[in-house]
Amino acid sequence: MNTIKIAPSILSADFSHLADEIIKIDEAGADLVHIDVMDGHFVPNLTFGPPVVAAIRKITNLPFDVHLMVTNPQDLIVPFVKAGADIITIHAETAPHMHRLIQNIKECGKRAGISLNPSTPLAVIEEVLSDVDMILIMSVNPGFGGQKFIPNAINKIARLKTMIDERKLTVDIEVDGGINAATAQQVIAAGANILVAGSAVYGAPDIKQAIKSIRGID
Ligand SMILES: O=C(CO)[C@H](O)[C@H](O)COP(=O)(O)O
Ligand SMILES: [Fe+2]
Repeated sequence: MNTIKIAPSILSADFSHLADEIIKIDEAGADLVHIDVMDGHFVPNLTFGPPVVAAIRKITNLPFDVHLMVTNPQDLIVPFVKAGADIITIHAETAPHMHRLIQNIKECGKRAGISLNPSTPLAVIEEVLSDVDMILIMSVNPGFGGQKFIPNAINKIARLKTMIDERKLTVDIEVDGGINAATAQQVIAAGANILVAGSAVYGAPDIKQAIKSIRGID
């Protein structure tokens, strides 16, 4: 059975038709909606806040996978939960009290993820691996869509998969940045099971076909 989940990133959607763009990925077989929240501080770009997420919550029943690229994630957990997030991922680089924030997310009844920049070692999540639902491995430096995949992510995913399996844990491995049909097969082979794709989905002439190709079923 193919258990790979595809999370199209609406960062690459046409914002002037955001509702239609979300309906498109829903009808095309997406498993999650990936929402990139950028604060213009942790990353050099500004995107969506809770009011936008609350508005699009009415458009689809797909789970919302909220990727917080913000300097003070502790201030935004509850607002994004209230707006309709299902998974909240914070960056390890922004969270000295990572364990507390993971508990805060879980106390809200939501799934908790930790993301690592390409230059951040896996060692920083060792002590919280049994507490999280998901680790998000960045395969580009966060901030923009349409960047080139950084190949070191493949080995990093494989090492993370070994850590998870050795501890007999059930933790999703998500990968984000530069994912297309070709890089998808490499990260799936390494152990990733949730694939974020922005430009490879929204830039494709046939979104349904693009999602299938990334999933690896044709
Ligand atoms: O978190 C992100 C950037 O910081 C985006 O989710 C990511 O870049 C997706 O876009 P693409 O698939 O075009 O690389
Ligand atoms: Fe993202």
